[in-house]
Amino acid sequence: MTDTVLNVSGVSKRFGGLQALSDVGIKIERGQVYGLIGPNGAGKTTFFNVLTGLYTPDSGNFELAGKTYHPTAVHTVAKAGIARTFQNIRLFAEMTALENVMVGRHIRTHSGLLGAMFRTSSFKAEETAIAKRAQELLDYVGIGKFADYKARTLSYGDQRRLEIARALATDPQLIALDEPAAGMNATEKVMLRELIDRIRKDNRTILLIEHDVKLVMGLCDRVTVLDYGKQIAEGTPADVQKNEKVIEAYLGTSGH
Ligand SMILES: Nc1ncnc2c1ncn2[C@@H]1O[C@H](COP(=O)(O)OP(=O)(O)OP(=O)(O)O)[C@@H](O)[C@H]1O
Repeated sequence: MTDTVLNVSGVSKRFGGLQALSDVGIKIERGQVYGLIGPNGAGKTTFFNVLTGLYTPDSGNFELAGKTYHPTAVHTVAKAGIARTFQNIRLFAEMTALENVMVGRHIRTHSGLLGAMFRTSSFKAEETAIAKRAQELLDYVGIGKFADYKARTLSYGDQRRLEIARALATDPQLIALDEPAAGMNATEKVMLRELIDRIRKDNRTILLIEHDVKLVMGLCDRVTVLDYGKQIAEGTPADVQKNEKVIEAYLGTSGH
């Protein structure tokens, strides 16, 4: 039996005279790594931003783990169960790595503001549990020894790992990674690939935008290719690579 995590269809988005997305749809099964690729300006980021509540779509149906969700705001989408990272890393630079992950975890906790103000015993117990879980996640992504370092002092690759740990902290149905390999050197990319593989083996589900086609083709179970806002191919990496429209889009004969 298949277990569909994300099922979206008919997504369109226009910016003034520009049709940035036309009737785009994808379906991701639990445990899959799903790639979204396409030449510059194809609409990848727009699709991500619509999916995660940053942009309001003109049309589209959105279902997460069998439930309809309305991507009207970022926090609504986070509550529904999608956690994302950003192309331009968005960490709390002056907070420690551990604190950054703890912030992610707070979305799933209960004591609330009053508990925090009066430091009730249930609040303290919850904080201890959150810190423990945050440390486990830092260990999981391979930066446990940097728990007490300020986020801004970490290397670029480690900051991206920290963002992934923070995303995992919300126990999401879907983790959306926006160009996770951007700016990484070859060794960091190998480590990133191992990490994403490990996350998939733990039956988590990942959607990623990535410019590094080699990484996408080696890692993803399925891929969608966008070009000028249209979905020109969908399938396994092997199938997509052979698709003539894809080859044309990437070789630039369609005007890129
Ligand atoms: N906020 C916006 N306002 C107006 N136009 C936008 C906006 N965001 C994106 N666009 C336009 O929509 C089109 C798709 O852009 P988008 O950033 O989604 O592409 P992309 O595939 O992510 O590109 P890249 O690989 O360069 O990041 C582009 O023509 C872009 O100029």
